Amino acid sequence: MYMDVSERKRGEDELRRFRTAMDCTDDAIFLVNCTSMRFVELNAAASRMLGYSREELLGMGPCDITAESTWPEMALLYERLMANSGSSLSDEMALIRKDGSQVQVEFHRQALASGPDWIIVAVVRDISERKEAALRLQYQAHHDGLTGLPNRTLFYDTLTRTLHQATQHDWTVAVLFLDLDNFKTVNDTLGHGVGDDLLVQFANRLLGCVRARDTVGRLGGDEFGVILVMQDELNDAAGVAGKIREVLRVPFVLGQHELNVTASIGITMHPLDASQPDELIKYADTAMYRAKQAGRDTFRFFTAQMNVEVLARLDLEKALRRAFENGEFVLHYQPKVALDSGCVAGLEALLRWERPGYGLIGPDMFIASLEETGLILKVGSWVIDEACRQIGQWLRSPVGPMQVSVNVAGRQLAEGDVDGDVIAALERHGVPPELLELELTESSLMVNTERTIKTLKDLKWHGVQISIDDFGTGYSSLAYLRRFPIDKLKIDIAFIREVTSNPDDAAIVQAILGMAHSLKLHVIAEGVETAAQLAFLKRNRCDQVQGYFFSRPLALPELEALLLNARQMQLPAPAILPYRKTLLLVDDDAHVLSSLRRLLRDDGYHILCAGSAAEGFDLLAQHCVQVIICDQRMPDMSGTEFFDRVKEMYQDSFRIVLSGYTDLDSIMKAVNKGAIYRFYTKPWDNAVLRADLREAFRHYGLLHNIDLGDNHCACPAGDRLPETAAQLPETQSRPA
Ligand SMILES: Nc1nc2c(ncn2[C@@H]2O[C@@H]3COP(=O)(O)O[C@H]4[C@@H](O)[C@H](n5cnc6c(=O)[nH]c(N)nc65)O[C@@H]4COP(=O)(O)O[C@H]3[C@H]2O)c(=O)[nH]1
Repeated sequence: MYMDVSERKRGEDELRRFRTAMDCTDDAIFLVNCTSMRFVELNAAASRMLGYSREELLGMGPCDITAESTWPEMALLYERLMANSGSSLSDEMALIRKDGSQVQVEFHRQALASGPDWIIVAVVRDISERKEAALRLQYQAHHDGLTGLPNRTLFYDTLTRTLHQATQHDWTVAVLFLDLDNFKTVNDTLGHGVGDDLLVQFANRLLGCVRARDTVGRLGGDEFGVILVMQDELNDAAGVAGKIREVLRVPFVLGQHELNVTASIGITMHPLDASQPDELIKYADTAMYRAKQAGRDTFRFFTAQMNVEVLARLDLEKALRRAFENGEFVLHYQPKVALDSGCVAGLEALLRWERPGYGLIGPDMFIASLEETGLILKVGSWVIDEACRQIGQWLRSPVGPMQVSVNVAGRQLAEGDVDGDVIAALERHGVPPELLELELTESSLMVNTERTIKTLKDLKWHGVQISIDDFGTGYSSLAYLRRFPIDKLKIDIAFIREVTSNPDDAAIVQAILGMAHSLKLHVIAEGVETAAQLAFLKRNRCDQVQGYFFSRPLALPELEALLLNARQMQLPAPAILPYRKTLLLVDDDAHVLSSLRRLLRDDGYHILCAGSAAEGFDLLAQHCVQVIICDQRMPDMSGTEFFDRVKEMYQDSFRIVLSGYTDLDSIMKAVNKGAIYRFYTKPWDNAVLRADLREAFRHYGLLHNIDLGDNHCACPAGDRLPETAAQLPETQSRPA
């Protein structure tokens, strides 16, 4: 088909007129071909708005100038427009300019049929200014014009949102209400300009006291609010209040004036004090008034109990600072005893505070405070120096060389100069390094590992001994601890307390001993109070023990008397020598014990009697017992419960229960679990009991391939205490 010349000319004229019309408007106009999704026409305003030339844009499509719609989304939108063959409602969107910047636009689209094709006409208007103005208005409605902080409305909204999140995540939120002390006087005497300047500077200092996630707002006049989202409740809120008071210590420079300004602070806690935002703000305001009444320049919690706790803590911190300056700290020393010889192998230096008016205070009352305040750095250095001074003094006295261990806190390792302190103290007091041992807790090795390894390697290189304190409580594996140059492990007191009666603790202690020895580490157990614990540890080849059984921590005069008189501690005599058939009777009824004793006295057994399960465990730890008879009904623990534990710890023992018929159920369960070898209901048949006992001892002897004669020593040569089940030959399976 051919178009005549005049027809073509008319078409070109129309197009020119159309373009000229398009170029006359300030709005950008784009024509998009729906099939190719490309721009087929656009006006000069479109080029101006996006910074592309007309030619560049004609090579592009609508998806190239926005990040908000993908091709399929845009195609779907156009299809809808074509189906309605109509126009879209106006919409807003951000377009991307050639230089990457964005322009906020409002646009209107219309679909037009053009022969077989469809064209979308998009009229686009730049609304950046309108948007900015709206944002400005929004900002002004929610922010304080002077300080730029959230105003009361936004503070309230933020608090509402924070409380909602806090409830979902179980967080604690604190609201601080601050009021500048004597602000009115500043305003009245120096004028409002200075007052405003002060508020701006104060707001900036406040912002410096909180984390990014916290909120600071101006609630009006000289009143400010802070929202804190917290982990360590009391301390966090009091800490921030303290920090605010601290930053206010620096005078404010206001023109030619220098002003000292303080603030009174009230604190409420969610969920403790209230759960609604208005209540929290109101209560914090009330608490702030209490702070004013208490003399200003202070803070108060809304809850009385919190005030008591926090103020007591602050008092303690103040007193500790003075204590250090006044030299109120002293060291006491607790002996460590070598289990092979009974000799005092060393001492642990333990900090004490001679607090005027309070007497001698133990470290549990103040070590945490020293750590929190950072005072531990100074006190810790002093402990190292004092211990070295003492070692040096003993070295040059009749006491002679004595190894002393000192505790080193995690914060000392992370922030202090432990190696510098130690090396200086050793030199200053002429102490050989091997006489000093450092005790570090497992948890302190978990932080700042690289620095800690370097410090410890340095100290180790000098010859200082390193020991891990409270071992077993920190969940670290020995493999992890091997990264550190360790000489010794100290088993935590928690595992020692019930080591003779709790099979789990016994197993843990045995495992630690086994593993440590295979890694050539020495092991010391702390908190040893009884002969039974001692016997257990000695039998399991623990190297040293420390605890009240031998000595409490002692002040210098008592300690020196002990060291000068005898360095040898009295180890308990081995329980039975020679080793023989040993029978343990456990019953809380003394008559039953004595009648059994009478019945069996001519049968050649070494008979031990326990009035309770606890006594039974103690005797088992100290003797090699082959057969145990236990009453089922005892006040502290039933016979079956007792035997459940005994089975775990002394698997090779023969266990017999005496019971009434009513207990049969639980006894049958115990028999089925293998905790009991035999049971007798009361009254038992004497002849049967005696025959069974003879059989039990004979069976035991056969199982272990030993002749249990009445006077025969069956212990391995050289071992004074009987062996544990763990050390007996593999053949000794449960006899039942
Ligand atoms: N129930 C019981 N307790 C026993 C027995 N034998 C010893 N103890 C106590 O157990 C604690 C052993 O010290 P620790 O585990 O290092 O635990 C120490 C240590 O972690 C810390 N500490 C003490 N002095 C210092 C120090 O100079 N610096 C640092 N950072 N911490 C220290 O304070 C903790 C407590 O020290 P103390 O109160 O002196 O308590 C000492 C000691 O008196 C016993 O048979 N039974």
